[in-house]
Amino acid sequence: MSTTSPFPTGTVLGYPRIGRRRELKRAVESFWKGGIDLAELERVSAELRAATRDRLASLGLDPVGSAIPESFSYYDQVLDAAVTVGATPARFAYLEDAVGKVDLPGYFTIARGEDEHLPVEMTKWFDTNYHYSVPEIGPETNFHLASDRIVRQFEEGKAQGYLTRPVIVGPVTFLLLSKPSESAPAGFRPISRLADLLPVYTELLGRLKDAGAEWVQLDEPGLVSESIDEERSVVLDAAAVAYQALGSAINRPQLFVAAPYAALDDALPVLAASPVEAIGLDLVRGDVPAAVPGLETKTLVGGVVDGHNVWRGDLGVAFEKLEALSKLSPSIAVASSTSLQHVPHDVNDEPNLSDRLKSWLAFAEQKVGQIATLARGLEAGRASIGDELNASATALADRLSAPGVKDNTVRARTSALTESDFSRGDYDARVAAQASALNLPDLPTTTIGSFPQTGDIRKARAAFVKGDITQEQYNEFLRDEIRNVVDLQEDIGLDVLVHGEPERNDMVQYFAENFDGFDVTANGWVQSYGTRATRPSLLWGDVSRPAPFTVEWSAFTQSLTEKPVKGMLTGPVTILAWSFVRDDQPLEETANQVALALRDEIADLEAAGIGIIQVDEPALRELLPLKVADQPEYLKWSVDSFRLATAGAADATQIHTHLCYSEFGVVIDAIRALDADVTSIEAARSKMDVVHDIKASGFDHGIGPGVYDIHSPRVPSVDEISELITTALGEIPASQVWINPDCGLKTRGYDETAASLRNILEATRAARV
Ligand SMILES: CN1c2c(nc(N)[nH]c2=O)NC[C@@H]1CNc1ccc(C(=O)N[C@@H](CCC(=O)N[C@@H](CCC(=O)N[C@@H](CCC(=O)O)C(=O)O)C(=O)O)C(=O)O)cc1
Ligand SMILES: N[C@@H](CCS)C(=O)O
Ligand SMILES: [Zn+2]
Repeated sequence: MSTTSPFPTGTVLGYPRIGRRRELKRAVESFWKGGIDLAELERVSAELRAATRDRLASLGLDPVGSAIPESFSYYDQVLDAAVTVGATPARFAYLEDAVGKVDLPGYFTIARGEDEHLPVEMTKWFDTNYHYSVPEIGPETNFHLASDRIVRQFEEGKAQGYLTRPVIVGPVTFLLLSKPSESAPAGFRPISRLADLLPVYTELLGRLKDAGAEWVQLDEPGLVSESIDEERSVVLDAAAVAYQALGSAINRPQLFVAAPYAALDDALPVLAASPVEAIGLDLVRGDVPAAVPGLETKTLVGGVVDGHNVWRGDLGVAFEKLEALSKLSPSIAVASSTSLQHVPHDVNDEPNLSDRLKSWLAFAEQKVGQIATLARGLEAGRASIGDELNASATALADRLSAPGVKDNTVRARTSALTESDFSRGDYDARVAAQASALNLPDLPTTTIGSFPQTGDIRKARAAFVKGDITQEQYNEFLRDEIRNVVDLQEDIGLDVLVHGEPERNDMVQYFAENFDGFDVTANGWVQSYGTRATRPSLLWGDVSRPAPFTVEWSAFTQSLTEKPVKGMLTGPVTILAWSFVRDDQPLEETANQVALALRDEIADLEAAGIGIIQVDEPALRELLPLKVADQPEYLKWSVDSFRLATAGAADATQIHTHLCYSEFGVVIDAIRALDADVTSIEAARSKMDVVHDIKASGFDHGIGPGVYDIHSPRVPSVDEISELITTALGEIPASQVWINPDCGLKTRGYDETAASLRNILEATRAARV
């Protein structure tokens, strides 16, 4: 290995790849629908990559010093790694060509499924709202270098005049995030295939070296997480083996191992003792570590600019962390703490935000600017960036003292809370009161809340936002939608009806728009999975609810039917998880403020005659800290905030909650502690695995394990649903069981939705007799 070019002084671990106006989403979805061909998709994508390189260089990253990350993905970075190393699940083997390569259409097919071939599973990426495609690895997986896309994209940058730094998920994290393939024997662990995978990474490194790459970034967040289902000693051994092997390759670029999302802790000595040249530390989530042998020989890349949140932060504190880091090694650099894929592009692209709020914020572009500033400070000394440090301190002071950041009425309410505010009445008394109020059949059927968000709904909302239709026209449109959704549910025979959520652009943003203390963005899109994105709201001040906002819709819906209508709210933890939350006070305080705002809405729903209210908490598991020591405190405040939101409800009001998008076994006790009367939970996709955990935990409240995987357009057959119901009833007493889909239906079409719900009802009726 002859390359000795230094690591760039300032860099980012990754950059948003969806485009400032979601150009990638539009191109990919158009390709899927046959609107554009592959060549056009490749052209649009290459244009996006070129624009990103140009932009990063113009914002101050070294164009030829490996500072610009090559972090584009058509869909997901973990799926990219899977197709690069030839880890095609066996059911998709038909997509491979003679040399085992999967083309771009095949890559999308693995992500999305086709006919009877189910897509690979999707799950949360560490403690973020990003979802990755889960690789499936077994003894049969034939690792080989199956794609040179990463090399071609590096060469594309070179042709444009940039020497970039290719980024790929590292081999240890790749295997830790994989699940055993369908044919793997019981007890098989994907990490056991490390020795077979490493030669493929070595070959790829050789190809990148030959193409001229000087540095390559291997992302290893798997090393920081203690929430991974693998013994810590196995993880550490794997890191030692992997980086000894890759570091010993004769023909390779220099290796930068990035460890975002938390501290490396006991994995740091392992990397320090390995032959890698640079180590990326998350110094937002973790502290500057103590010295360990070997660290002084590495470039230490201080992730001091938060890649996971949008606050401008304190540049002076960031610089102090870099100064502390410089005591550990003569070679240090500055970076974002994580990839910037979790934040929107540009604060200056937000016409509706006040200049004052904007001055407190840094989106991806501003963060790159901050990194360029800190890099200059590292090179020329603190005094050289004195003006920028002062400006940052001024903005921070302004933020702390601005009106709305502290609201005495809200604070008086949270500080007066007592234990009784967090508890409902006795469960048995609630069951009796609800039974007589609701008179539901055995195995009651319901849905999770949303019905398809059709193009027409989105168009009507866009027209309303633009001012092309009036509020009253928009409301009438929504009432029509609700009438149709009620008719459909009655026709199908569901027992507890919903209004379908047509008025909501997003289950969190809609709440942010109706609460004080938040602002929302116009263009702040962040990728959630594949081509789907959300605009996380900005929670900057004390939160309260000026007026009821869901009551009108729920009450209107109830006026259309004799059946009970379920009011629909998003819970405090999920509102926090899917927003950018102020970082100037403990999350617990903010969660309680949101909970009280929801508690007010619940009281108003009850007063309007709504007898069932669902408070969704799909993100309860997502926010679970990656470090075991931090988990009990989180579980306490998160559960408490849900209880605070719901504990004002009368005994006869049935409180539901809903969880999805994660593995829930590890938080099952917390779910129980929510004390909801009924909990619907994603289960169909994992064939009811979760019911074993539910049974083992002694869960004795109502439970609706999902019987319809709403992630797929497939209509489940009556037999399939009956089988899932039988499995659930084999573990849980029938008196506790509800029948419902895995999650909301907003991403589905009406045809498949209606057909699936009819099958659910048929299977339920058969199970009732
Ligand atoms: C349940 N999930 C959610 C998560 N996070 C959230 N904040 N919200 C969630 O619901 N995390 C976990 C999961 C992730 N799942 C999803 C599922 C689906 C989407 C999705 O479909 N996103 C849409 C955008 C949704 C939205 O905000 N829509 C707005 C704006 C619509 C729009 O794009 N308008 C057009 C014009 C309209 C037209 O003519 O069609 C425009 O602006 O150009 C709305 O409905 O008003 C997506 O397209 O990606 C995300 C996460
Ligand atoms: N009520 C929401 C929950 C999604 S997690 C919905 O049905 O879409
Ligand atoms: Zn859900």
